[in-house]
Amino acid sequence: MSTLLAFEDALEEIKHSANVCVEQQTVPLINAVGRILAANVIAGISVPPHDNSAMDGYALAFSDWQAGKYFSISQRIAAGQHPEPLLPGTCARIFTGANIPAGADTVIMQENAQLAGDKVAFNAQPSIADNVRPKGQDMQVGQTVIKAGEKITPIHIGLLSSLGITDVVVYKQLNVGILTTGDELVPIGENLKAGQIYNSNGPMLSALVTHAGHNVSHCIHAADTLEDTKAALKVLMQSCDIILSSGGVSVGEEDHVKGALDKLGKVHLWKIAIKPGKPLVHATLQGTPFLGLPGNPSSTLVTYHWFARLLLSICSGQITELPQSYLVDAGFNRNKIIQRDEFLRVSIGKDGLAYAHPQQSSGALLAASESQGYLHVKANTQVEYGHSYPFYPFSAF
Ligand SMILES: Nc1nc2c(c(=O)[nH]1)N[C@H]1C(S)=C(S)[C@@H](COP(=O)(O)OP(=O)(O)OC[C@H]3O[C@@H](n4cnc5c(N)ncnc54)[C@H](O)[C@@H]3O)O[C@H]1N2
Ligand code: MOO
Repeated sequence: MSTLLAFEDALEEIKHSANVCVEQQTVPLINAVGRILAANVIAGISVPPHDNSAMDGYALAFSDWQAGKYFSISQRIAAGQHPEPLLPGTCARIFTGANIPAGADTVIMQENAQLAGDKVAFNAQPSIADNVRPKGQDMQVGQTVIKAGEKITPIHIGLLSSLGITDVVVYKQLNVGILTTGDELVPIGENLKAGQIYNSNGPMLSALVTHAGHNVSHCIHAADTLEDTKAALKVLMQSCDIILSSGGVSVGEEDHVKGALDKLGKVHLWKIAIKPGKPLVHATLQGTPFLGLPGNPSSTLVTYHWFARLLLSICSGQITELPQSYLVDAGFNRNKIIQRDEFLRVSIGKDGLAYAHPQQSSGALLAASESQGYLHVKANTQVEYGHSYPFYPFSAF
């Protein structure tokens, strides 16, 4: 057990070894959602570009206001029009979004106006600058509005559109190669024979990678031989930015991924003190980053969430934070102690307590699908009812 690397040390190792491994490209803004920004965006204009009215009402100079005074309405300003300077001592009829005329500094909403013929009075005292949205209230010219490394969201698309930006510089999508291993595996769509199971990790990894915004460029399945595993890795290392594999990383003589890596590249890390997911392997194949995830489906899921997500994210140019946890009290006791950090699949009850799914086998995936996240139980620790532990909702990954 002493040869296993601690969970936090493994995260640090992977984080520090990873670099951006994709080039930059310019794409139309409208196609940019989900892409990683490669350069800071600086506002080229102020938003709004002019002081404008937040209400339908009347614009006037605050210093002209007096209770009971009737103002002439000297102009009418709709949104999109360029107003004339306000005639001294008058007010302007104004609408939401219209520019404030020079000489006015305050807008009184029409509900607080008393119209009499072609004049208007304002009996309630306004405050200066009431209902005026000043130039640059949202964004100032020269301001950095989105930083390089941020993933472009629909909100960013709105923000950049309000700056008039048509194209953005982003990182090219990461081309991810996925390798599955195991002679017992059959692709979905075929009939199972005795001893066979369906290849579920291939489609799951593909979906996880795509969902994270990367491109799955190759999916290869290798037979349980060193030759086949090496041949598959050679194809992937020549054609992909990064490689993920599932299975074949443990110690049996049917496990060939680790052996192939020793022959073709450099192994940085093998075996971590976590459950599920112990035999994770991290390597570089002539410059191509490689992460070998254990084959048990929940081990694949946990190691993808913690390690592959991090590696893919850094390699794709994204500013990468570790997932956010929340302290949650356990609603159960567990006396079992193991020398690995455990990621129990749990749900949060209506009482706010975390409840472990009864099935915690690393071979079982339904438990994860029926759970809401992971409860992180540190190595050599019991779970005690009412004690708090970090909870990571699946949505944090
Ligand atoms: N003697 C030891 N045996 C094992 C150890 C150990 O330390 N000593 N570690 C165990 C642990 S922990 C894990 S985790 C597994 C990981 O093994 P591998 O990564 O080598 O995975 P495989 O042996 O290839 O497969 C494990 C399991 O998962 C199923 N599998 C594999 N790929 C897929 C797939 N694409 N879709 C669905 N299911 C898959 C496979 O059929 C096996 O049942 O090793 C333990 N053994
Ligand atoms: O570390 Mo393994 O994933 O428990 O079966």
